[in-house]
Amino acid sequence: MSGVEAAKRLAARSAVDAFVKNGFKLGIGSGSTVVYAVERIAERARAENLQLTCVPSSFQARQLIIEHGLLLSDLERTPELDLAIDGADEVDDRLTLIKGGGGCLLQEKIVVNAAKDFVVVADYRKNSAALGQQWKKGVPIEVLPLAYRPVQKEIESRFGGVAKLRMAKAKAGPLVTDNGMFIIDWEFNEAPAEGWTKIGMELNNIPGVVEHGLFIGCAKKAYFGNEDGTVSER
Ligand SMILES: O=C[C@H](O)[C@H](O)[C@H](O)COP(=O)(O)O
Repeated sequence: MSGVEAAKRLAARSAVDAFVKNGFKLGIGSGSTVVYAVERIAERARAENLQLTCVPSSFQARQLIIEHGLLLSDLERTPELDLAIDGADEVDDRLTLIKGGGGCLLQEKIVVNAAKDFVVVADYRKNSAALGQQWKKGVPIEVLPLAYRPVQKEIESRFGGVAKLRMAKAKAGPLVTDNGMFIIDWEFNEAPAEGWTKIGMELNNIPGVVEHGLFIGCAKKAYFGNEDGTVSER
């Protein structure tokens, strides 16, 4: 296992061991780090006979829950969650996150909002003082396909930087999210000195924007796996 993978695994296992309790209703995030969290949740559920209910925040999360034999639910049957566990592309010193690098952010934000607590699991590359220092691919913004061009133009003229339509990797044309939307990656010039709240609200107010990948004021704690085998907590 590479250093980065070992770091992801370490962070995920530490968070699950610290936060997951019997009877919990869990929100399951997306990405490569969450894979290790679900692995550990399933391990503990078997070993400790934990009764857990899991609500996915993406197609991938749903598959992970099923593959690991965990009890699958949804927000209709389980609208209130005890804990959400998810990865991040970058975490700043105020626990503001960029998410959506893997194309998942809308359902993740809904699931996080339904949870009493939200814990982030990540490797050392995501640990940052200010957004943009480590993650160079911008803020992912999920948009209604017909609106992508005016949204791109409005973001660039109001906030500066470059707003790029994310293209699919093994298909001609744009990436399509689990929700049938496009993603615009907004490569901003610099992190706003006053924080991200205002920009987050303004992005949400642009017609055609479904949701953005700035997660502000919702994470309770972040676990970062380090290269030397230790875990940093924020
Ligand atoms: O779109 C994907 C999600 O927001 C992920 O949680 C985020 O990209 C982090 O993923 P990973 O754990 O693979 O770095």
